[in-house]
Amino acid sequence: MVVLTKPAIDHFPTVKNSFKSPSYFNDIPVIDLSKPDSKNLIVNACEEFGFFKVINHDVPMELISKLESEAIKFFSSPLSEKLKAGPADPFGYGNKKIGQNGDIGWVEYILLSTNSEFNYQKFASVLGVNPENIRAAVNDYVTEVKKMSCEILEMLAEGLNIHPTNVFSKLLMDEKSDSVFRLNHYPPCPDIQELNAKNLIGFGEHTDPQIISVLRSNNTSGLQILLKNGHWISVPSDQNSFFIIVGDSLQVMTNGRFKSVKHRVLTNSVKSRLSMIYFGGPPLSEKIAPLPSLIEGKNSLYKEFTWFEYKKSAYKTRLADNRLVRFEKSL
Ligand SMILES: C=C1C[C@]23C[C@@]1(O)CC[C@H]2[C@@]12CC[C@H](O)[C@@](C)(C(=O)O1)[C@H]2[C@@H]3C(=O)O
Ligand SMILES: O=C(O)CCC(=O)C(=O)O
Ligand SMILES: [Fe+2]
Repeated sequence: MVVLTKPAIDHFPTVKNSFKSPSYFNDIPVIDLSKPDSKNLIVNACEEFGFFKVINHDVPMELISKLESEAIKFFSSPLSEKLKAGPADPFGYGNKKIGQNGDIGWVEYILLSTNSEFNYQKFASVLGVNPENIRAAVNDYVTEVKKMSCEILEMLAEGLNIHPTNVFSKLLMDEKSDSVFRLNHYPPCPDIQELNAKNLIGFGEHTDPQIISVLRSNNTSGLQILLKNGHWISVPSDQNSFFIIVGDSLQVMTNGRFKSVKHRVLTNSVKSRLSMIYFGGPPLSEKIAPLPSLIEGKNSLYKEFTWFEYKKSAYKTRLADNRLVRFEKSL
């Protein structure tokens, strides 16, 4: 008897290809950071999409390329070596397993806490280089991206007429800010044709729990966002720009005026995708609640909670779960 072995991709989640919708969406808001009058556009983008693209930023390309090349070096090393930097619990090297609650995707990644020493030594043994190389590349990149995030959050506060305008940015600037940095590598999946008009999921649909996420990828597309009308749209890749994602905590602080956008990544059959994401979060002890000036005459939609409480609860959920529902007020 001939026993056919099932291809590994059979075990991975897929989505149906939709041939009806256009493959790329060209109406994603683009914010030119060199223009001082962008604040109202940022507010509109956060209200309509919870997502926008940033151009003319001041993050030096040299820092991005340096980190990208360190990441490529790491992901190109043998699996047995990479596994030494794992498992992701939640920090470390992870392969196909996302989080601790049974989610999987066609992705390998490194997850780091940006404000602790963490185990750069582990990575160094894999890279065979001085631990300072990767540590410096991550630190330099995160410092610049955090600066840009704060600039954006201050413009956003101004656009919302909130005073002082550092109400959001001070949370990221706090030395105890609980921020995370992630490098995702989505290897191409040549067997994808076997899936019959289906796409393999690299990173399943979810919202990001923090305040703001800043995503940069190489020129391989795959990122999709969910529009208010329920349609998934593909975001054309742009390696010279950043994509900003509204997180759950910003949704709460704006009393639901901004929505944390659902997003996911689909695998490419030919090209690999490399993304780097900074997730800007508040200190663990910070109380998260709607800002009084954004409640004004309306009901507060959320109970007050600390970031520690939210994170603890979020990390017990599956990727696609609505993590905020537990914190909504019953009106
Ligand atoms: C399934 C999970 C992975 C995740 C923790 C969680 O339990 C639910 C939120 C997930 C998420 C999504 C955004 C970021 O990539 C992330 C690091 C985060 O803060 O929340 C991941 C978590 C993870 O991969 O550990
Ligand atoms: O890799 C990407 O492009 C997006 C991944 C993502 O959404 C995440 O890591 O939270
Ligand atoms: Fe995400």
